[in-house]
Amino acid sequence: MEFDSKAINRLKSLGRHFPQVKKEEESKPIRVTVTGAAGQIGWVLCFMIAQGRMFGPYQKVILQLMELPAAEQVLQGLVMELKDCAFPLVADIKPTTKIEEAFDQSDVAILVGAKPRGPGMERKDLLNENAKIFKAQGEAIDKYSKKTIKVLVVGNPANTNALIASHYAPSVPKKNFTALTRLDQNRAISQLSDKLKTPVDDIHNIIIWGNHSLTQYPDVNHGQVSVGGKKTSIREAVKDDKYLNETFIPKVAKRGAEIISVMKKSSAASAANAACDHMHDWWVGTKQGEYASMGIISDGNKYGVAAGLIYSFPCECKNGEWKVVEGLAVDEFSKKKLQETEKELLEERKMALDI
Ligand SMILES: NC(=O)c1ccc[n+]([C@@H]2O[C@H](COP(=O)([O-])OP(=O)(O)OC[C@H]3O[C@@H](n4cnc5c(N)ncnc54)[C@H](O)[C@@H]3O)[C@@H](O)[C@H]2O)c1
Ligand SMILES: O=C(O)C[C@H](O)C(=O)O
Repeated sequence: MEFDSKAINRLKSLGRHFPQVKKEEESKPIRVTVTGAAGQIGWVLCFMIAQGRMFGPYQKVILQLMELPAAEQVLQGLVMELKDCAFPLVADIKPTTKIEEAFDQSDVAILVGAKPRGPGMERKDLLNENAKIFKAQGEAIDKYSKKTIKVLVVGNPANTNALIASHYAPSVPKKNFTALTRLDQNRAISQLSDKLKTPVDDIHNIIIWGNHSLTQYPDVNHGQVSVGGKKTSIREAVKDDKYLNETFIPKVAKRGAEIISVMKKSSAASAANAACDHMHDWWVGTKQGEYASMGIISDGNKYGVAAGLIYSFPCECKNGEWKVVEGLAVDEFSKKKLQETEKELLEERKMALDI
């Protein structure tokens, strides 16, 4: 068995874990679709994938990059730049404006292409315009992609768009459709790291429940911080419940809007980074004992959440499959929060059905 420890160490130094894998096992390229590739998130994301940030240091990729005809020239420029990087992991690049080519035999699809919100909007205000994109892409996945495809929806409102795509791809298991809430988890960790003056990788198991929206619930009750090799609960370490309940939660939930008000456009690099984290953990596996927040299909048997919603739960991943972490205690405050975000997702589902 041959390992390339240099490649693994390089990626480990970026704070990611990559189990040692046999080189030959990962030598066959996988087909990765990125929609909206020439947009602000898509652009950054393509370089991250090409560098191995999503699938690890050996996994070769065929990038199937989709754009609207209006962005075809920018897409052409993106391909030129990707080529000029001479990335060893990129086996081929297929730019296209045709949906059947974009989703042809895809192993993975990152659905970014959608309209972003502007100042003063909520993400669900985008449903009217974006729902049709995810209907068409769900149908294309059903028709052209592998049945084992792993789908990550980034375009907002991400949870409900994932539900729409899945609905229109009945031949693909519902567990294969997920939505991005990892950006919220990363934001939460970063806030706590600032508060505790602790490195981010000393903070563990912060959970995002529910919708990628204002009603999301960033939950610290199962989180810990490692200090000198000893794990302490976040509440004990912060010693300020008022801050945790009244400042931290809205700070995380409103971070997207805060970025928009400062930059006049929505987050891009941090969203691409979170998409890599999400798919990386799903593909490679979560670290032992670490939770990853993922918007996944609710089966109606976990934490009282209605069946059939794409709801963010704490997950552990192994062998390419996610599993909801079960048995976590939910106090009255948390229960209310879980229900509030569930209610919004039920409303969004109704809006989507009406559309
Ligand atoms: N879930 C999250 O955490 C998260 C974070 C940030 C942004 N977002 C969302 O991601 C989406 C993209 O954001 P952005 O900043 O990259 O926007 P952007 O406008 O910069 O890029 C979107 C790109 O998608 C393309 N596009 C639109 N419809 C398409 C279609 N049907 N097929 C293929 N391409 C299509 C556009 O031509 C454009 O290039 C938005 O909906 C935004 O709200 C989600
Ligand atoms: O806030 C937005 O509209 C973009 C994205 O969902 C974010 O959280 O940054």
